Amino acid sequence: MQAASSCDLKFRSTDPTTRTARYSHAMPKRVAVQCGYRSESFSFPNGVSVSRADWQNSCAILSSKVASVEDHGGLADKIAVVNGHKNGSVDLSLVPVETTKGKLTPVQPLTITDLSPAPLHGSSIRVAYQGVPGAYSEAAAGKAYPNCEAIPCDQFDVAFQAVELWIADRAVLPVENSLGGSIHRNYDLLLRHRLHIVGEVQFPVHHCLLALPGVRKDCISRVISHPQALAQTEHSLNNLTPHAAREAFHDTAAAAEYIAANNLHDTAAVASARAAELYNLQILADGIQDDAGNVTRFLMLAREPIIPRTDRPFKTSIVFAAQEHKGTSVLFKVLSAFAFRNISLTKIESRPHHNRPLRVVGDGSFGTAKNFEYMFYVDFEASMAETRAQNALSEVQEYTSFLRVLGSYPMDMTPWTMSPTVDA
Ligand SMILES: O=C(O)C(=O)C[C@]1(C(=O)O)C=C[C@@H](O)C=C1
Repeated sequence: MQAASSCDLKFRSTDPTTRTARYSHAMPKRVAVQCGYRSESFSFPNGVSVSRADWQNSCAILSSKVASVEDHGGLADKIAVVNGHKNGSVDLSLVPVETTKGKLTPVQPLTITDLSPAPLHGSSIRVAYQGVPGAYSEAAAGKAYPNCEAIPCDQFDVAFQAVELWIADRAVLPVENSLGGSIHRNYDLLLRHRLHIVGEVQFPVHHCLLALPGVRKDCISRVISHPQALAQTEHSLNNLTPHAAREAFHDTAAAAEYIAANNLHDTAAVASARAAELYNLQILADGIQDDAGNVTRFLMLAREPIIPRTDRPFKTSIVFAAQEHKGTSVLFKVLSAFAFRNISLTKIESRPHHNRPLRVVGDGSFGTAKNFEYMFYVDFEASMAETRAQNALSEVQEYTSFLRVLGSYPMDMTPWTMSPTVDA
């Protein structure tokens, strides 16, 4: 694995006034303490079932390694070790541990709670997000992991790498918005990287139009923001600033920060009320999202999967490519594998198959037709701990040349809240 010092990640400070590489932590030396519980051993063998034996075995190894932690620091340290931090008081090589009185320390196996993506009260989990402070992604990270240390990253890819390189423990990244649709880049990155989906967060997005103090709406000739935010406020902007040009920016809060940093009197940003506060801008209009139910769905990503359960509603996300010679009905067959088992699909997305973008068809008598090849991403409402989900995936495997379970995770069941709009 690459050391953090040799990578060219660009992290941003949470303090907007000091944009230094505050998050260039040295890579913990003993990444291998991950305990043999490697994602490969826990991913669903032949794509369908969880190897419980492997899991228990791994826990036993890990628990013997963390036994020493119990002596010194308790749960926070234990979790730090699980997360790969080299804690001053912890010597991870002691297996098993002998105390000064010559007695062996009893082994404390990890519990599900220790490994759950839910934050432990008072612990500060490091969560990578794309954007700068004041971005909706930062707020979503806070909703997913209250009290977390949010780590701003300048690109989605950097957030993935931050977790892979142990600079962050989790990443929280947007995948779709109720108005703007899918954030395709993150679908592609899910496939390129090996992180696991361990949860989802649905975040109501409430947009404001921000400008420097004293600037009037009729002075605005340009509105800048994240393309998704511009798409989510299209109609409101037509009314509020009909003649202003719209320009895409990395993220909503960066747009607000840019206006403040450059003292731009002719430019407004679509961003959050928190961004207005952080960058000393005034709110020209509040609640300018075109729909009161404007919600962005974020995925919580981790280096290791969680154990799927059946005691609460779970969702599972998979990605697959159809087998080349299985004919045109593959997608139908795959979808019926779920339908016959009464498993509801919540999302289907297709992306170009980067290794095999085109399939040439026909016998040449009328020329050659070129069909596009796709990777299909499907979310379904079932846990991989359920037999019906395992059977459905066994069947799906028959029609696919590639199948990967991206994660089986608890559904976000928080009560629905509407964001009041300008017209409301
Ligand atoms: O720009 C931000 O504030 C973000 O967090 C990004 C993002 C996105 O990528 O969709 C997140 C939520 C909103 O839908 C608008 C923008």
